[in-house]
Amino acid sequence: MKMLLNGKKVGTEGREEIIVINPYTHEEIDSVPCADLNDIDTALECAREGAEKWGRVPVLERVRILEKVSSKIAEKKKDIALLLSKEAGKIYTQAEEEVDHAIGLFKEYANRLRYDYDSVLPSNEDMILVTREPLGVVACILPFNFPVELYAQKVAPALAAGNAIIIKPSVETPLSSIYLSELIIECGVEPKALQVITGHGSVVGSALASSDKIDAVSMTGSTEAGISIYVSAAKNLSRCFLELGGNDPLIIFDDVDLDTAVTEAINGRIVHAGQACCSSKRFIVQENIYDEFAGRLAERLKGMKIGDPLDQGSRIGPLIDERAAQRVEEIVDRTVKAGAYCLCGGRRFDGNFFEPTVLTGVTPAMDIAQNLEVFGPVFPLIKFKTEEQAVAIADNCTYGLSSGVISGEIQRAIRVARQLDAGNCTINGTGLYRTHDMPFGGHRKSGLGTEGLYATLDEFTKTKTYVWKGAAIR
Ligand SMILES: NC(=O)c1ccc[n+]([C@@H]2O[C@H](COP(=O)([O-])OP(=O)(O)OC[C@H]3O[C@@H](n4cnc5c(N)ncnc54)[C@H](O)[C@@H]3O)[C@@H](O)[C@H]2O)c1
Ligand SMILES: O=C[C@H](O)CS(=O)(=O)O
Repeated sequence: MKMLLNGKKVGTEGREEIIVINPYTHEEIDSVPCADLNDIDTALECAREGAEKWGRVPVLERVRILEKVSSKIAEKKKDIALLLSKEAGKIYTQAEEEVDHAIGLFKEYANRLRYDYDSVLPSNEDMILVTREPLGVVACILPFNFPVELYAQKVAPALAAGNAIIIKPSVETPLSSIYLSELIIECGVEPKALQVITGHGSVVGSALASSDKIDAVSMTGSTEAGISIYVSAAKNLSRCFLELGGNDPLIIFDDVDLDTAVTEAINGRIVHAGQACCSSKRFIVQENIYDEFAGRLAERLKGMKIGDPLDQGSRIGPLIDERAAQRVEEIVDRTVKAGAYCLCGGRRFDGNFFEPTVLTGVTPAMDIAQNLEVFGPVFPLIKFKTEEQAVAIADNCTYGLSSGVISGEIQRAIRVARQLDAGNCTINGTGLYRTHDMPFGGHRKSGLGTEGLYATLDEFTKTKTYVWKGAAIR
């Protein structure tokens, strides 16, 4: 596919080519060009023009176009889900759910915009009117794992707010971003206000983040890349919204229904083969049920079908590439060498598949129990005795994305939830829980700012206050 630059489709023509591989079949499905610095300059120049044009489109016309986008995505749902499943190796039903999020988000931001009123402040003499204006140009930098939903989480509010956007998808999953952007332009968005620039983060992402022609960067990805972006953006005081990594705890007390707890743990961990930001990644289990919980969890995981993402029976697909699976393998091996026991799984196969793995005997001192995010279907089980210990283990982490507490005693669950330093806490369930309107965003090194209907439209606009002297309506 070609990138979308300056209202045109631009192919490789002399540029380096990035091959997009289907993680399941290992076949080449397409390629995209690797943008060079001239391309980035062009994109930035015409984004300013795009911002002028799109920012002047009346609000109700933007609402109409966003509604049309939602319907168009719904019409193409199966095509988008198939493309996503192929480029990300994502289980097809999960890919469809992701497209549903995009359909919902465009519609809901259209609605939100329609009813997002300016305000008049109380004054005895004057009229003081507070309005919201677009920021200008927003760079949206996307990760590989949820490229459709996270595209919509950024692009829908950025367009609703009247901004021009430059999208930088990940090198692994750029196709769905291009496909969606073509659809959106067909629906009437000014082409210079919606460009997709493909290429590596270290070149394209970093050039966008450090440009003084950008007004804001909204990035989802690893904490390491997020910090680098934040440093670059700070030089121009560009706004920065960062949705970053996590090592989310799920605390399970001994007074729970074990089967329910096992189901929550599985559902919270294996989505997209364990490659979800807010999936539970540390399972902190009370000592009385520890062995029984581990045994039942391992039994359930052993029966799970791993394989073709397009096969209806598959629950777990491949990891994004071999390097990602090797990294999971190295971490599991290292944790076992450090004293943990591999109760099930532990094996990489066919290059980039990894078996669902339960590690028992994981101690709070191990890096997997603290700041090491594992992006794969791995369940490290850490034992605790008292409520205080559980909280201390959970909070001994530099991340703070999401969290979960499962307990039969609701007051205890609430008490624990209040102490966990994380952007979200699910009581009686896994932290992998996100609705469109809840503010989603991490504490500490898991990010800056919050995403969702509740917050993003405000984040992607700036206030302007008009004072009309002597015009108070009495
Ligand atoms: N908090 C959230 O909502 C959320 C959601 C999804 C993924 N994530 C996190 O993302 C990570 C996995 O995704 P990934 O491997 O694609 O992340 P990544 O950080 O490698 O890449 C994310 C994006 O940033 C770009 N990038 C990388 N280095 C950059 C730099 N120096 N300057 C500018 N851009 C740069 C990449 O090209 C890519 O487009 C995990 O840590 C996961 O937890 C967080
Ligand atoms: O990867 C992180 C998130 O779990 C994906 S999403 O924000 O829920 O789509």
